[in-house]
Amino acid sequence: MASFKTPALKNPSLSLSSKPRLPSAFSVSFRDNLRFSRSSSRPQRRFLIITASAASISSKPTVLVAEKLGEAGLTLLKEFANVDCSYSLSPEELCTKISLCDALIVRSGTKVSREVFESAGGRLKVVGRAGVGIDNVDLAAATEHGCLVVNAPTANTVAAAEHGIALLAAMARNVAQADASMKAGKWQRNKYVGVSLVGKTLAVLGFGKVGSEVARRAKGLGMHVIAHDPYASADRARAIGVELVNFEEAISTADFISLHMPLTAATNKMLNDETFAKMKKGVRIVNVARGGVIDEEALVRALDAGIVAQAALDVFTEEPPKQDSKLVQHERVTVTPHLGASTIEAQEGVAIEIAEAVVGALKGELAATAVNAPMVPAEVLTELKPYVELAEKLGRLAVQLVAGVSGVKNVKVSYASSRAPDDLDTRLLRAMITKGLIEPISSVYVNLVNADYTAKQRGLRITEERIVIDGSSECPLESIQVQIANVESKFASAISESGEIKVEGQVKDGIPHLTKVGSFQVDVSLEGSIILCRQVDQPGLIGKVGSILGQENVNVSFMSVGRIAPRKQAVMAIGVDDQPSKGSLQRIGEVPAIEEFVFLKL
Ligand SMILES: NC(=O)c1ccc[n+]([C@@H]2O[C@H](COP(=O)([O-])OP(=O)(O)OC[C@H]3O[C@@H](n4cnc5c(N)ncnc54)[C@H](O)[C@@H]3O)[C@@H](O)[C@H]2O)c1
Ligand SMILES: O=C(O)[C@H](O)COP(=O)(O)O
Repeated sequence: MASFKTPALKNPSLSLSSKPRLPSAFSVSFRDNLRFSRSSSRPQRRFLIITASAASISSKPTVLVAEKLGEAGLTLLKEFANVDCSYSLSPEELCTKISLCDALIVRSGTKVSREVFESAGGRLKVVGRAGVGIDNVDLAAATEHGCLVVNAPTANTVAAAEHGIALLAAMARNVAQADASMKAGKWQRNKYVGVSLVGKTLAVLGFGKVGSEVARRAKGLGMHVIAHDPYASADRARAIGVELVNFEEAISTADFISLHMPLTAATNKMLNDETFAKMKKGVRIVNVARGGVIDEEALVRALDAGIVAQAALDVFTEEPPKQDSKLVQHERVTVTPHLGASTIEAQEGVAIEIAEAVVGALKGELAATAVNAPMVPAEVLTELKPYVELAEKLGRLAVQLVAGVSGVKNVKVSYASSRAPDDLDTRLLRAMITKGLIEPISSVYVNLVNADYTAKQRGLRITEERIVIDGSSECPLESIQVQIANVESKFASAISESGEIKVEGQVKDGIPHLTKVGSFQVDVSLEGSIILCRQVDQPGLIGKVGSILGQENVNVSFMSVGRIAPRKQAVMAIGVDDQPSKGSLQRIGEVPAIEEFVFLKL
């Protein structure tokens, strides 16, 4: 294989979600000058031109901040985007505004419903939840619309835990009730005798970030702490002196129960008539998680029946709850208006955390706090970055080689790596191959978020194979190969011996390279665009093609020839920085030794 390289090119930046959604990102036109038949021994000439439509990219994205956000976060956002702070929008007003926004930031008070995504007309790229709970965002609708949802999972943990402890102590000592009584002019020392915390059993349900911080603090108050969490590690619990128990044991032995799980279909109304009946008589309940995890009517019944002695609630099924809510008005219930995350420190932290995540996502960076896209640790992301780019470009190339692209149904991806099969997370790579495969042939905007969903919708089946090779496991991958089965090709030489379109690539010095087309080895960096020619290997051909491109001032970045044997069939891969005119491509096609060629836009 002969190859030579022209001066260095810049490495195109990784862009997963920053590409503005255009009505049609690519217009694809196929031009045949002669028909190609796979059964014929000598493929006839044919070429393909793919042109990019002009992208109207507005200079600054618009971020709609729909609920109060800390100043530090707003400052960060304003450095990058036009920021529209419109609080207390009605659902209709939100739907009207959203089509003008690239990002939306909310707290728990805004429902980001399916209608919001549908009203966005494809412009909304990211929803930032300035906090933890994402139960107010329709994640399925976000995913279907290719909209990334990010949250701020860590900055309010301590605030929520402190509020949980504040409610626990206030409830046990009737602080709120006694305060109200004094303000009403009374002095009722006997009425407000409380209970002690020390030595009592606290069951923490949901031993995640907030739950474990509550547990740690409760231990400091001298409580015996048990926890139930089907997904928590016993070692982590043991490290802070907490015993993990099953749900039944937790609720039946606790003097106090503190709730810290997310609201999901499985946790909805987890505390109900049946579970209250299993609790110790006189149990006290704290909820700073989500109102929906308690059946509120059942709680009123349990309070009235004396099963639950007291409750302290920061969150409610409906927020704000109705003014005449029996629960809120109950004498033995202490309430706060969803204040768990509301400290000055937490709100500044959350604002910064979410602003950074939203700006990063708008720039097309991979989001570490994405909740509807593959979560890949930051160090893995850094390592995979050039392979992510390679994956997308191989997908893009492979699909452009297909004749009659609607027939693409079965794609096989092979990853050759010296690492153990479970030591390589390929979800990100698969998503990017899907993006590469789908975007050039449809108006659908594909990103990491909706790649799997979109592939499924289109009936595209992507199977993955790991090939373990010998060698150093320092680099995660040796090569990626994309094969499309049961299709014909615009470029016959791209069909492998086994009958699939096959392209293979590697990362060299951090830059993705195309290294194989069909059965031919090539070596061309995947930058700019590529012309693939099949010819009979002979002297002077490179010069002829180079001079046609040169006459039009098209810069050749890379050229390589892979051949079966000297002066036999060869495939020449030419990397070009600029798009040659149709006339130049036609002249290349007319060079007598060239049997077929294709122009591929990356
Ligand atoms: N009141 C507030 O202002 C406030 C502030 C922060 C967080 N929150 C809420 O607190 C909750 C916890 O937040 P976090 O940051 O600790 O989240 P987290 O994801 O770190 O922890 C949640 C834990 O719940 C566990 N869990 C899931 N299903 C469970 C089940 N059926 N039974 C028991 N445990 C289960 C998970 O395994 C996880 O460990 C969330 O609902 C969040 O929205 C409220
Ligand atoms: O899930 C959360 O982060 C808390 O419930 C805080 O919600 P908020 O941002 O509406 O205060």
